[in-house]
Amino acid sequence: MSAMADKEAIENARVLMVGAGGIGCELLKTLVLTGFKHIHVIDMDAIEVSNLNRQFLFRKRHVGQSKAQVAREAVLRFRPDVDIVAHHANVKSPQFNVEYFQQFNLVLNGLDNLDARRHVNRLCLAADVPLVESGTTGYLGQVTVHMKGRTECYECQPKPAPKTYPVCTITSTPSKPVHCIVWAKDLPFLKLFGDKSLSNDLDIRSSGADSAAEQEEASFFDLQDGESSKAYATRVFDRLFGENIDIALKNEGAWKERRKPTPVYLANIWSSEEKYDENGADHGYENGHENGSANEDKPKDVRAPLSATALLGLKNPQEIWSVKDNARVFLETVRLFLEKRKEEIGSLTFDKDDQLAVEFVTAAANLRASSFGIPMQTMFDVKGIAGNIIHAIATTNAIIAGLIVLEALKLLGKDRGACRMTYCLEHASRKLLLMPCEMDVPNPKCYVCSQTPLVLEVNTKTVTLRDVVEKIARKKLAASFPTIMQGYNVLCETGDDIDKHSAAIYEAKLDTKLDALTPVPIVNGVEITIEDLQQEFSCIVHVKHRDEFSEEEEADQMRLGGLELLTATAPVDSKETDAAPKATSVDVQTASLDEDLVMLDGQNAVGMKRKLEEEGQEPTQKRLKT
Ligand SMILES: Nc1ncnc2c1ncn2[C@@H]1O[C@H](COP(=O)(O)OP(=O)(O)OP(=O)(O)O)[C@@H](O)[C@H]1O
Ligand SMILES: [Zn+2]
Repeated sequence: MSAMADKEAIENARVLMVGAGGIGCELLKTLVLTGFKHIHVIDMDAIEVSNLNRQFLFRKRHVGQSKAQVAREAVLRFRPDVDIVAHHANVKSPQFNVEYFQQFNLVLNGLDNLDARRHVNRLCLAADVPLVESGTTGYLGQVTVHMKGRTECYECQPKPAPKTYPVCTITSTPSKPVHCIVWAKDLPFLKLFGDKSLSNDLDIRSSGADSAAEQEEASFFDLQDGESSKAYATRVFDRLFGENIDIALKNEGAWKERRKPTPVYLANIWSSEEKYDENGADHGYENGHENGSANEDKPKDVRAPLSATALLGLKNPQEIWSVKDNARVFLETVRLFLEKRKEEIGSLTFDKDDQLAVEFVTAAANLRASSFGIPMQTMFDVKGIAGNIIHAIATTNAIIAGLIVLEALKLLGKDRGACRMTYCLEHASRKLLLMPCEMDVPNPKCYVCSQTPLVLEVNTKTVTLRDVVEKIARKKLAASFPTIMQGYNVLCETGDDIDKHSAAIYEAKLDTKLDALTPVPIVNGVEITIEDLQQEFSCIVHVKHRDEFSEEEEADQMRLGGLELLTATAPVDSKETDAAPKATSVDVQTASLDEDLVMLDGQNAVGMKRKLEEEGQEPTQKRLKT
């Protein structure tokens, strides 16, 4: 214990805790019980019913309120003398800049996504504040410690890519339930209820190349003037599961080696006597739900959610529905979205906690599955696969929170060398469930903490500045507000504080091809700098023109990697690229601790932390220390 901080150091320490969810609630409690007295908490979310089983600082009456604020109030009830500042905000917002981070002795993360973790990593590096990072997945968990210049940063090792599937598997040749679930979530759900102006990789193949067909496809999913929701649902149903399959069947070559799908039209599902009874469902709706007496006395947020399955009497989420029931659920969910959640249409994205969305995706995925002869799934399973859920375990969160505090005590104490990264395992290995490992030194090839340049192979004749901003600066390099420079020329700057005049100038350049940019065209051999001022992140990128790309990279016509790309010649075999741009990302149940990891294509993956599950849960590549 000699390496640990003493009472005074703990009481004087200023700590920032990011995330007040599963780990965060445990962490805040353990921090104050350990004696910490000055804590800032940042969380952008409101409390949901589904959080209550493990986020024990929250109660049913808090549903809908800020997690950060309620967590603060809950803790103050048993430790009133602690100074806690709660921020109901995104940690990426500009108020949390380097100066803000500099006021803390420690930053402790209890986050659930890569994007926010990368952002905090950069601010901790810029502010030179140690970061304790954490994550859990079911029984598995890990805590790592990051000290600028001394240990690797959070981004020193490329992260495993999310499981992805080729676009054509999703749009044309599904063979597994997960392909149908991804299709339902990324295609019909977004076309019907999402932002139609957003382009989607899946559109390319589904609507064919010519723009007239694309136009027709886009407007097909609009509700026509005077069209009833029932008529709309029926029209969309036949298009998605009937006509589109018939069109696909015309491409006979595609089915030589594969089982042909069978179109599903509503007319084939019910016989003429047995038409879909929309009134039956309506009746149930009025009596049992939103307007019904069962919910009348309850506060708004604890009411039963709007649900097609409840109306249709499909009570068991672990039961596989018949094709007919899937059709009824599909029609009913569309009707309910149109009639009861009209104001959200056009802006919805899939959310696993949205009951109606899960019902829609289950029905659409199963109808597609039945067409392709793929086993249908229960709503429970679809929710898990579509929402990337490995059920959280409160005990793992509590153990991880305890380990975070232990590392915090070491960081505040005299001997920072005593810090460890620790894995929490499901099954004991060498009689240990907690596996401490020595931390690695910074990776000299890390473009974040070692500022190693990167190489962008790109077709400078076809790729626009906007592509570079969105797909490279934001998506791959995790810049929240990217600036792109060539020498002293600012090509593009983003952020809330840009004046209108400059913003208009940058906007006008965004759709220009790289080789036509002024004053300096971005062509082979040019060097650009990608920066994020808030993160104090800056990265030099060598541009290397290439005309041809592997099949996987063809859609983006870009590939970002390390300096080794400068000497590489031929397009790299698609199998070697981990973050295939033309694939659609999929949430799978085998996700690693980070739910949405990405890895730079071609970046040196030596020493990469492999997923625990892939390793039989033994971090064998690490030097063990107890
Ligand atoms: N950019 C961000 N800024 C602030 N808070 C964030 C950010 N990203 C994630 N968080 C917070 O991190 C917490 C992570 O907690 P947790 O993993 O338990 O997720 P959850 O959303 O509470 O639960 P679940 O995902 O299982 O429904 C959440 O409360 C979330 O709001
Ligand atoms: Zn690094």
